Amino acid sequence: MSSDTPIVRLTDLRLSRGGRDVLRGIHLTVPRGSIVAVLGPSGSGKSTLLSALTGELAPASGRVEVLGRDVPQRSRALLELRKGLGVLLQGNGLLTDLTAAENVALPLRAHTDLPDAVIRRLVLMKLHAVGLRAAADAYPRELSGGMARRVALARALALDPPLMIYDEPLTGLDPIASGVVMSLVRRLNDTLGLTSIVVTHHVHETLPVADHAIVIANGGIVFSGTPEQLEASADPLVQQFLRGQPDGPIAFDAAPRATEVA
Ligand SMILES: Nc1ncnc2c1ncn2[C@@H]1O[C@H](COP(=O)(O)OP(=O)(O)OP(=O)(O)O)[C@@H](O)[C@H]1O
Repeated sequence: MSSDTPIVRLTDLRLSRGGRDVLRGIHLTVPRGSIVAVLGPSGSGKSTLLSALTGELAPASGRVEVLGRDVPQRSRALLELRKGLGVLLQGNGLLTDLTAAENVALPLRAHTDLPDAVIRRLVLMKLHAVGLRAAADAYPRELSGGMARRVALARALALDPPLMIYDEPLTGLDPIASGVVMSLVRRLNDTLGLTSIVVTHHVHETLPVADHAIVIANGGIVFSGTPEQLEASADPLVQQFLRGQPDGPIAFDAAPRATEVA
């Protein structure tokens, strides 16, 4: 992958769930080194878009390229691609009977043959990167919500992925912890040379650290630009979303899930 190949490129993408189109006509290019915020009201299709990036959901039509190649549908090739993705899912997903260090070691144990001493050193480096080296031997129940989220972040970084994907990284965190997590996202992005995609409805906490923002609503991308352009946008749809107004051009009567297929 050459250095100007975008880390993610979506071309005329259509995604369906339960036999219904959730998103269509999606075009997006994520340049290397950037932080892109994917914003939108609940049920607009943000998680659906992420599932296409991680290969969980095949496109109904169009193209999904991640790390310079089409997202494969065969499980072996997909597994290989996923090693290059650091994914922080909603909630922390930490195993409660393992310490912070043991949680961070999990991907290293699963995907490498490194000796224990090397794994321990790498784990301490990752915990140091999120400011939690001193909490290595603590159990998740001994950590605050914000600290636990940072341990999960260290685990997502364990294999040095070039692309980080955050799905609602601020859910359940107070404003101070949210600020800490978002500035960490920016710092890690810049110091480790990552590219980050942050899916969230926490607009005001996320925009200050983002280089680019897209807003998804009504089945497509209704805004794409810098955070400054977003805040200055006079588009009634964008305005409704930014102000969290229930009435306006964004439909809140989306059809309920017909069938659970996930
Ligand atoms: N497994 C599924 N089967 C059928 N429909 C689904 C499935 N998952 C999601 N949907 C539908 O797809 C649409 C988009 O859902 P999605 O979870 O991607 O939205 P979201 O923007 O991530 O929402 P939230 O912010 O609430 O997480 C919704 O209408 C939802 O009901």
